[in-house]
Amino acid sequence: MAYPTLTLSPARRVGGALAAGAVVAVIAHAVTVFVFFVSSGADPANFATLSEFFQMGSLLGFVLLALAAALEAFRWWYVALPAGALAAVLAAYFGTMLSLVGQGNTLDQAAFAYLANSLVGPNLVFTVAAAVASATAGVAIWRRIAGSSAASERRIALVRLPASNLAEGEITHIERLPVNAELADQQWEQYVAALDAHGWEVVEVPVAEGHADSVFIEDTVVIFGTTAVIGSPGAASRIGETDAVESAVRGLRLKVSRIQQPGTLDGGDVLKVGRTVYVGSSGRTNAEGIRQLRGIVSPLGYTVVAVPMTKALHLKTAVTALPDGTVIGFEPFIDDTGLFERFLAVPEAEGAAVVVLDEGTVLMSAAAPKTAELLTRLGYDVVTVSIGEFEKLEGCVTCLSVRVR
Ligand SMILES: CN(C)C(=N)NCCC[C@H](N)C(=O)O
Repeated sequence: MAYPTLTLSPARRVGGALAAGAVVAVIAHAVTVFVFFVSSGADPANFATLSEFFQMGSLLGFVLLALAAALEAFRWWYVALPAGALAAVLAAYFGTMLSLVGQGNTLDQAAFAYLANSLVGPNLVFTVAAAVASATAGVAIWRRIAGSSAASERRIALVRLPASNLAEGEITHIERLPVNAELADQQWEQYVAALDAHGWEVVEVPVAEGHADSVFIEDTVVIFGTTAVIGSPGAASRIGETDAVESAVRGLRLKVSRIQQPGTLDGGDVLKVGRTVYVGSSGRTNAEGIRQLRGIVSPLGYTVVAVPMTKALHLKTAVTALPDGTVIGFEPFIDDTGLFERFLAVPEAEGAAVVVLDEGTVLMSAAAPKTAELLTRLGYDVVTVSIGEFEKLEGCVTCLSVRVR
């Protein structure tokens, strides 16, 4: 299956490329001049001459490195390293050639021999410095300017068609009720249509026949900008659900990290509010899973706040967040509301879950009319969908999709 690729705006591409190219070229130039300055006795009188000698190569290097970055060579260090080296070799060769011509030399055989030798002589330092700087500083700058924004520029939602054995899905805190598979399919289609109508590009992960709970795709992966963290299902029956989701997020060109056994983590236990990541310590997500998640997302600039969850299946069964970051939740399901910075109680269990469609619009279950009214009074456009067949399996509006943002 071909997945849509996350696009990068031209402004970010050009900005990221110019910044990465400039920084790598300046580092390579500075390192090269410094090496020759020191090895020639550190005489300050030589400094300007040395800098001038490498100047043309560094300028050309900037152009070629920026070009390589614009072609996305700086997304991964193992591509950036050879790309930086190649750009530096070409820049050094033609830069030195231009300098020779500028000094009035003719390009005879001796000049070409000199140019070739320079690549394994003085210009080798420049090449090595450019390659290393590309793989480190270049990649870091590119990711900061271009990489982290790629996911947010298109609103993609992953969904998964209900499996034919949906009715056999897990239940933990509620009584089993018969599920009408046909009605469930209709409700799922209406849910997908609501995402589509509000500008989300819906991407379907192939159905997982035999995996009754696979429609609750949210539990398999959590997205942090351009990084996808594949969960480690806390219910044995759900372990086979993650592979196809991993292929899908790889298809979207997201970086992938994984929670590994003995760690368990269900995406339904992860609520992102800005840079804060609330994680339910629930029957499905254990301490090791939380520890691993903290290890993955802390370097990305997120703070993980662990939340005891003993009264409901997942954290997001009990709480979700409005576009302004206010956490809303159904108090009887919550161990301690004091953990949330700004908390608003909602009057219905099904009203605890909202999907933020955009800054002014939320999607929620039609089974919570009082909450819908409350949120409308708070100035939000509220879109409701009937998802009763999924609620019989402890599902809610968030579980049925993964929003890539
Ligand atoms: C926020 N929620 C509730 C979720 N993300 N997932 C619901 C999964 C329900 C499924 N029957 C199960 O028990 O796994």
